[in-house]
Amino acid sequence: MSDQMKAKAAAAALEEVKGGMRLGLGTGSTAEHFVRLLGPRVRAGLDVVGVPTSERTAALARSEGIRLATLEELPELDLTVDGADELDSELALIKGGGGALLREKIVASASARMIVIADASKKVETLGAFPLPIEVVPFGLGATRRAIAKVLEELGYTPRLSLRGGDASPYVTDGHHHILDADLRQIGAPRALSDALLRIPGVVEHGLFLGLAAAAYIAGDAGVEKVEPRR
Ligand SMILES: O=C[C@H](O)[C@H](O)[C@H](O)COP(=O)(O)O
Repeated sequence: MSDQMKAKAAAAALEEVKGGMRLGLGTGSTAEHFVRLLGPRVRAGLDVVGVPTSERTAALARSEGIRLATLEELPELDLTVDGADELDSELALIKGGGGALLREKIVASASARMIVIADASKKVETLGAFPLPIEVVPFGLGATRRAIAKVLEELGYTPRLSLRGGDASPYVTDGHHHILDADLRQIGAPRALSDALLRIPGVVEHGLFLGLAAAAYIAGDAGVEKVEPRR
């Protein structure tokens, strides 16, 4: 899907930004459009402060002149705008394709409102075609991987787990962890999967974002659609 669609979704979310807001700044190509559109507004006098969800976003936001803070300084945020790898009609999400899921989840959870921006290719009936990123600590990686595979089997999946970056040079997150990508095809019961994964020692977080997104701006050929969950 085109970059233009991502930019349109980002522009729609920007309409929700008001002066004085404390903003969570997401990660990824769509979230970068948002930061790039926010920059000129800030330089024109819009007073906001941003908490970035990755070092990459922090660097971009700084280059745009956006004032940054940490969650230590601002433990409560007004609005987070972030992309997603997949979203369903209830706005359950898979995130973490760009490796930022842990900080993204912390920042989204600290926000009164989280908005997803995406192009229409991210919309799915059922989550799971996009491999689920699972962030794990490097210590005990082999054992954690086995434990994850066992839990997934118990839940009825035929798990295909791959270490992002490969064994020789695994990908390292901003929090100095690794990521196992679980190709699950279809995630029938996301909450049960989430709970089971979080009970495994060595698992730091996973990319299922459940009950966090309040709205999504999804850009497609017919324009930008605003989706809200039924809850
Ligand atoms: O870790 C990365 C994030 O969860 C991204 O928001 C997600 O991967 C979507 O990225 P993009 O907008 O580049 O498709």
